[in-house]
Amino acid sequence: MSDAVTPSVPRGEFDFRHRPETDQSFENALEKARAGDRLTVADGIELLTTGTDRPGIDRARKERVLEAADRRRAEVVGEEVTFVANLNNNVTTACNTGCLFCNFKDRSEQFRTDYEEDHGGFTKTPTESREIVADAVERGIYEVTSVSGLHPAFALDEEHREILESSDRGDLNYRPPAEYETDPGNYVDQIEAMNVGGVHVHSMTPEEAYHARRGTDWSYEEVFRRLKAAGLDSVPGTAAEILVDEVREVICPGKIGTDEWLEAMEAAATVGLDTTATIMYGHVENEAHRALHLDRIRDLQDRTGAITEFVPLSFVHEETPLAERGMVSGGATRHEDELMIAVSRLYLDNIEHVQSSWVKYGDAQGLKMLTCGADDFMGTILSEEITKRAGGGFGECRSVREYADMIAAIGRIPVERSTDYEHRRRVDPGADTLGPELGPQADGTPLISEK
Ligand SMILES: C[S@@+](CC[C@H](N)C(=O)[O-])C[C@H]1O[C@@H](n2cnc3c(N)ncnc32)[C@H](O)[C@@H]1O
Ligand SMILES: Nc1c(NC[C@H](O)[C@H](O)[C@H](O)CO)[nH]c(=O)[nH]c1=O
Ligand SMILES: N[C@@H](Cc1ccc(O)cc1)C(=O)O
Ligand code: SF4
Repeated sequence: MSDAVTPSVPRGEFDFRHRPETDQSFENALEKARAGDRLTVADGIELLTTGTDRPGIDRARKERVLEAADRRRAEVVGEEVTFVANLNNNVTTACNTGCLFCNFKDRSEQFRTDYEEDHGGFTKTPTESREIVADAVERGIYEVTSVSGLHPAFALDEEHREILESSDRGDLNYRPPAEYETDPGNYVDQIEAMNVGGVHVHSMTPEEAYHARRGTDWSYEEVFRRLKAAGLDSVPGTAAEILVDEVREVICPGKIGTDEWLEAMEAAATVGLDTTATIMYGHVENEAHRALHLDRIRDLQDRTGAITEFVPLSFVHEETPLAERGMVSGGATRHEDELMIAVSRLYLDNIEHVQSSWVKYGDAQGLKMLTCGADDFMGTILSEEITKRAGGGFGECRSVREYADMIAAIGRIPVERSTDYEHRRRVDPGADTLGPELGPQADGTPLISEK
């Protein structure tokens, strides 16, 4: 996170059709934002760039955008800052999709029984997943978030496995579990395994759902229906990256396209699952792409009403192929991060919560984001691999005590929430001991021992 006013992304080196150019003026766009009018893509671009009439970010203008967003946040959700007691349980790092921003993945050949060298990745069996989740539920978590690599041995369920086994198509990215040192089981097995002790299971991104129906004519609705029956409660809207295909072609050519991502999210909503939505920004894209992305998310929410929160994920560049290949020289600057949060709040007039991710911004900047339009401060997560493996250094866990102290320090009200924000509990920063209370087995005991 640099402090420069000029973005560190080598804008202009990519021959994109969408450019941050508009007929709108910054002042006009800001006026509309302040009045609560629905913004257009051109308005979004003006706000994200602090005006296309001048180069770089104008600090005074930026402050006015942040102020408008902070005011909107206060009107929509008030002074409470929420967080969830949750655990991240990533099942496997095996993935051959090859996204250029990702260093979480390990090539799946290395996981085969005949591979000798150590690869540093992991796969958990359903039994192992269950033990990890059960232990965290006992410690008081409300939710388990589980996102994983697209392991070739993964099938949705036994019926799907039979289809994959009997197919002679060579393009299905499938190999039988027997070829691997560790069998991750089926998606349904993993969800059933993690559905322990009444915990909320948040899993199966649109990209994972795509993998769970490869080689079949099943709809996304069918896939999510089966997963829901196995215990899935809500769907993470990651794999969104930038929902503009000319950007996806550069950073994740192996991933599903924008329309298919939207189709999967809509299907999850149709079968009654809540979702989140994300943007991963600060790599090769420009402000026009960011604004188009927000527009697509807002349309999706108009159709579904199922999105509980929007999460801007600032690209962590250090250890990624994009950086190694010299395609980017850094991530978003601090000013871009703040504007991304603020314009998300102003643009997404139909999504109540905007999350500040301490994994991406760290504590100090994460708190600052709570005055730029964000109102949710993520979760305890207890374990983190995706950002860490990309070179991020903000750690793996925050305790209820740390949350209470940090949120109180900026004069706001700490609130433990459920995944869907329906259950909420104000946390008293003055209490002697602080632990989660909303989880099915939570009794206020600290998640991690307090000094
Ligand atoms: C690692 S994937 C795991 C789930 C699944 N394989 C998928 O792609 O949906 C989850 C998300 O992590 C985010 N991510 C991965 N690498 C990142 C990085 N270097 N910086 C920021 N976010 C990253 C991306 O938004 C990605 O969609
Ligand atoms: N649960 C949330 C996370 N968890 C961390 C992620 O699994 C991941 O490591 C990374 O964020 C992927 O880019 N992160 C959030 O930002 N928000 C959450 O709610
Ligand atoms: N809670 C958000 C954020 C998140 C981001 C990245 C993840 O890998 C997981 C979760 C979601 O579920 O979408
Ligand atoms: S982002 Fe997901 S699909 Fe892409 S390489 Fe990483 S783990 Fe695989």
